[in-house]
Amino acid sequence: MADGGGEPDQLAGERATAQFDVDGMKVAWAGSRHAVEVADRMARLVASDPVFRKDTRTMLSRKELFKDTLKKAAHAWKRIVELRLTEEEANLLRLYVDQPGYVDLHWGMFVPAIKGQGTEEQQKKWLPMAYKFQIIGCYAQTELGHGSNVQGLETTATFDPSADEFVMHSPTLTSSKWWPGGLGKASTHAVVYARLITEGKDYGIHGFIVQLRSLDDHSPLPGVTLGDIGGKFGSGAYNSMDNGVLRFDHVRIPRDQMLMRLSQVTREGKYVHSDVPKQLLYGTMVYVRQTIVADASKALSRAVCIAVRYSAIRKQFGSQDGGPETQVLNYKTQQSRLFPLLASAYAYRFVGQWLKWLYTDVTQKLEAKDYSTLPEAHACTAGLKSVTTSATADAIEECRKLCGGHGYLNSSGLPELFAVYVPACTYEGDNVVLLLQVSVVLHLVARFLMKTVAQVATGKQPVGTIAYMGNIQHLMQCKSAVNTAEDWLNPAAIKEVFEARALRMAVNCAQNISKAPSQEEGFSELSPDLLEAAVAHVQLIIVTKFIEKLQEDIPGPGVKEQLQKLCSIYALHLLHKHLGDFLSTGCITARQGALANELLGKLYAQVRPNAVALVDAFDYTDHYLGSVLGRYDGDVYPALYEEAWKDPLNETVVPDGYQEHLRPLLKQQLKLSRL
Ligand SMILES: CCCCCCCCCCCCCC(=O)SCCNC(=O)CCNC(=O)[C@H](O)C(C)(C)COP(=O)(O)OP(=O)(O)OC[C@H]1O[C@@H](n2cnc3c(N)ncnc32)[C@H](O)[C@@H]1OP(=O)(O)O
Ligand SMILES: Cc1cc2nc3c(=O)[nH]c(=O)nc-3n(C[C@H](O)[C@H](O)[C@H](O)COP(=O)(O)OP(=O)(O)OC[C@H]3O[C@@H](n4cnc5c(N)ncnc54)[C@H](O)[C@@H]3O)c2cc1C
Repeated sequence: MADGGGEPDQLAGERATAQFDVDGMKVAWAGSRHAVEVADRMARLVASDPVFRKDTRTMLSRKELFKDTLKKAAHAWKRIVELRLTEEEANLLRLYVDQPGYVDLHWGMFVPAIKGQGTEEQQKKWLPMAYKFQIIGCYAQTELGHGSNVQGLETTATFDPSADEFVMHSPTLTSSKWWPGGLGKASTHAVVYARLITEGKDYGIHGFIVQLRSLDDHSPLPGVTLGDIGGKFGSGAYNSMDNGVLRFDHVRIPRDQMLMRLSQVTREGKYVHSDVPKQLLYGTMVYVRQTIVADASKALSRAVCIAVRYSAIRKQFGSQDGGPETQVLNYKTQQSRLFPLLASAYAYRFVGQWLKWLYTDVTQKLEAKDYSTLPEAHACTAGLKSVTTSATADAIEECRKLCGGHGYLNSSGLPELFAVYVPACTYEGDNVVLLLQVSVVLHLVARFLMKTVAQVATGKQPVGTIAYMGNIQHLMQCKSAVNTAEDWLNPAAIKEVFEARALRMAVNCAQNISKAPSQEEGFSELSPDLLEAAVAHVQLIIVTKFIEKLQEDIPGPGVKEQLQKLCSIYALHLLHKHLGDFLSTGCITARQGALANELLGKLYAQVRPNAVALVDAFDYTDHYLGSVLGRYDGDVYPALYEEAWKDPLNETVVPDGYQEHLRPLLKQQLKLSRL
């Protein structure tokens, strides 16, 4: 059916114009042929199972939605066990179920916290139970009064040597644990972060495994108050998650439930710190921030896939003498808004793959007691988490607008995607806090840059992602040699200006801070500038990792060529957007800025015939996309029409409430008009 301008075979036509091998691109996107195969198999398994249907999710009440989430989680687990899925397969299956729930925190934070901060003995005791779901765990760090400032948490764990126990207590209202996912209704256990007090001394924040609910009837244990913190932004969306509140009234736990890899409390109550750096307390957050960067590319690519396919179907204006109207994807404005987002999805995918490698490398080094790369892992995960999630949240909203009015319908999938995604800018570290840490809660990435500038001055060479700063002599005074628009296709030209911009912004901050009465005041006063310098540094990392990816062997006809175009678009759209930075730091001239923009226009035209195939390479099922606008077959209008009738409001022709509220009103108006 193709009434009213919607032509399903339009997408087949679009696919026919692709100038590259889509299967090859799928491999580049997924990371390997094996990854494509497993993802494809798991996505289809979920899509074909009626229990995992999600098309009416936004119409459920909170209670129905939560019960539906419990059902899906239990069914997913059943399938994982029945089919003996590997860890990789199980993770993908959960991903494609696509409904936030307690399992995310169980696998994503509870288990990693025990792995990272528990001793071998503790791991042996707790992990097998967690792996078999004999216990369900969450990560209870944030409190009503403090989230960003972890050192400010108030919950106490006071050691009582007479009983060999810790006493967990919530001394104030603001010390109530508040937000942990899975805590409200599902978890039986939590890793709780609390101030360790022994021999009358406060040793700061430590992790403890605490049982919260009975394993027999799920009721809260004595002294434990538990509940859900209430409805959240959007319909459906993150309301499937039971973010919870927890209070302790002198709850006792055995001493060996303190996570003791970093430090221990002896039977006598002596506090002993091991040689492991105390920052490893934050290790679970580093792990999750790394996964959040990978998730940014997933969320962004979903939104872009919907917007690109729909833009190829949607037609407006341009018809003369009854001829066909123009696909909105052909409008240059649509392309200049959409194609940088398409390029960003690929950029985040590749930087996410690199960050996973970095995290694995750091973890291996930590196991060998080499802690030297921990600051690099912290800075990269914090900075990339911040920049990619902020840009992705903005991009999903932009994709909604790119789909016009229909993008605002729940059936487009975009409102729910936005509502689920947007807290990523806040959880696992507020994005501003992660970029800026001043004095008490220090501005991390920026300070990392500042420290490096100081080191360069004293001759110590920076390494890793800040190695470019060692090239300070050149980067402080180089001028871009770009002379034609096509010169911007040279990755070296791009890299040089991004490096110079990031370094000059960091140095400017350093110089201005040194003029302040104290370093602390300088950091505080200049924190908005430090934030921008940190963003410039992180964008450089993303651009660099994309360029490095292109130096690899990328098989498949035309695949590398397309990625080269997307890499140029990613970098040049940033250059265009942040032109002020590049001009004010003297890295480029206004003419070179204009040449970059000229090239962008040409690149958009080259991407246009490949756009639909480039989003097909994400290999998403219609189930996972959850969008009538993004359907693979492009049969948008019948689907939109059909979907509307599923709304509970359409269950009756005359609405509930007519008799009480509409009829009397109408009758009264009728009487009044007769007066
Ligand atoms: C499959 C898996 C799926 C997973 C899906 C999950 C679902 C997701 C669902 C959503 C789930 C949401 C779940 C949730 O939301 S869980 C709750 C998440 N909460 C946060 O993220 C809180 C954010 N705050 C902080 O991280 C800290 O308080 C900061 C960093 C701000 C300050 O900190 P602090 O007050 O201590 O002050 P300091 O700055 O003096 O720092 C002292 C030193 O420590 C170093 N340092 C700091 N941090 C780290 C670090 N991380 N690794 C290594 N090192 C680190 C730092 O460089 C400094 O080093 P040096 O300069 O002295 O050398
Ligand atoms: C959906 C969701 C799920 C969550 N899940 C969990 C969970 O499972 N477990 C858990 O423990 N926690 C969880 N959290 C809590 C989350 O980690 C915190 O909300 C987050 O770390 C931000 O802290 P905050 O709420 O204290 O924000 P605040 O720090 O109060 O932020 C408020 C404002 O102050 C600004 N600000 C704060 N400090 C500074 C500073 N030093 N300089 C400049 N600006 C500053 C911020 O940028 C922000 O604009 C979750 C939160 C959400 C929304």
